Parts: sequence; structure tokens; C-alpha cells
Amino acid sequence: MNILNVTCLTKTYGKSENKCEALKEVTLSIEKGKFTSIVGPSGSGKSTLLHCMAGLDTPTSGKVLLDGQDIFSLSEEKLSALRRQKLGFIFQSFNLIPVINVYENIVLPITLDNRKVDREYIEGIVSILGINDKMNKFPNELSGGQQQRVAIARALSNKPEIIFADEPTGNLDSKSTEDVVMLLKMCVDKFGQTLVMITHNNDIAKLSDVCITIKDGEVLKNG
Ligand SMILES: Nc1ncnc2c1ncn2[C@@H]1O[C@H](COP(=O)(O)OP(=O)(O)OP(=O)(O)O)[C@@H](O)[C@H]1O
Repeated sequence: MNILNVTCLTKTYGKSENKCEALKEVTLSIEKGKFTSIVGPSGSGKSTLLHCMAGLDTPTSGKVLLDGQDIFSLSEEKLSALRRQKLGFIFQSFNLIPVINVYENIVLPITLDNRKVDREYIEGIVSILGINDKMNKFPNELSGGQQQRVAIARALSNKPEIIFADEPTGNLDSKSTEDVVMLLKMCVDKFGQTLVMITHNNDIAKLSDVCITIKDGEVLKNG
């Protein structure tokens, strides 16, 4: 079953001689409960695609249907609520908030939405991620690998249907990379979540259920 359907997605940056067609009529689907990797050369449009699929960026034309709902037909307010409630994001730079502690960072997507924190669920995630003793620390007191685990916990805290990850292990050493990828894969297998991850790492791409290759803004291979 598809959770996300992308149709004829085009994204053009700039005008006339500065014009850059980052995405050219991309059509693809993301299967629910699967790990999809997105690979391709630098500048091929991977991040642009991910950002448009996640409603973080608006395409020039085309549609993104999440659970059958056209996300760009929503008001900005409804779209941000949908992002907070249904989607989780993990970036290469961890984007943690430095002035609040680890626990507050993790539950931020929930508290921003004025929802009640499911403490038992959060405790489960942080213990699987091995950061349960770091809850009162501040992000800058942690290593890169630990900060990325916090970012993963934050992405999972609102029980998202889809986790979008843009090169999440780009700043990590090989051991932390392996740990983080195995943890994300486990979320797919154990919690039935859908994971869409951009990676330059072929070993990671091999672990995915579906691998989409992007080149010059077009889908080269989907399978
Ligand atoms: N905000 C922007 N303004 C203008 N051009 C942009 C902008 N963002 C991206 N581009 C261009 O769009 C194209 C696709 O960029 P994108 O970041 O999606 O590629 P990518 O495959 O994710 O690259 P990388 O692997 O290096 O991160 C590139 O040619 C890039 O220069």
C-alpha cells in the first residue's frame, strides 16, 4: 500500500539564465511500512524532492498526496499541523535547540502541539536509543552520535507515520552510522513506520527495501 503518491513534481529555482530545474516531472510512490532510500549524485535533486514530499518546500507544479490528501491544497496552518502530527524529520545537522535540555528537545513536537506526552513510549524509545541517562543534559554536552540519537528520538516522539531523513549519518563516524541506521531500520520493522532516507552510502542503500535513484532531477531507477 502506498502512503505517499508524488505526481509530476517539478521544482524550478531562479529565473531566465539563473533558472535551475531541480525536479522535472517526478512521479513516484512510497510504500507504507517500508524503508525507501533515495540515492543519486550531488545536486541531482534529492533534498529538493524530500523537502517537497515532506511539505517543507513548495513545488512549482505537481502533487504530493499523503494518505490520499493533497498536502499543498492545505492552508499553511493545516500543513504545519499535519507535519507535526504525521511526519518526523532527521537532518544531517541535528537541529537541536541548544537552550533546552535533551528531554525537552525530544518532546518538543508534542508540547508545541499542546498534546500530552506519552511518557512510557518516550522512555521506551530513549532506552532503545541508549540515551536514557542523558535526559537532563544540554545538546552541546553530547557527542555527534548521541545528538543524532536525540534527533531521532525527537523525530519519533510524535509517533509519525513517515520519517524523512536527509543524509542523517553524514556527520557520524562509521560505528555511529551503523548504530543509527540499524535503529531506524528497527523502527520500520518494529513500529511499522515508513522511512524515506537520502544517502550517499551504498551500504545503507543496500539495507533499504526500495531504492530510488535520482539524476538531473529525474527518477532514473525505482526498485
Ligand atoms: N534554494 C535554492 N536556490 C537555487 N537553487 C537551488 C536551491 N536549492 C537547491 N538548488 C539547486 O537545485 C539542484 C538540486 O539541489 P538538491 O540540494 O536538491 O540536490 P541534492 O541531490 O540533494 O544534492 P546533495 O547530494 O549535494 O545534497 C542543484 O542544482 C542546486 O544547486
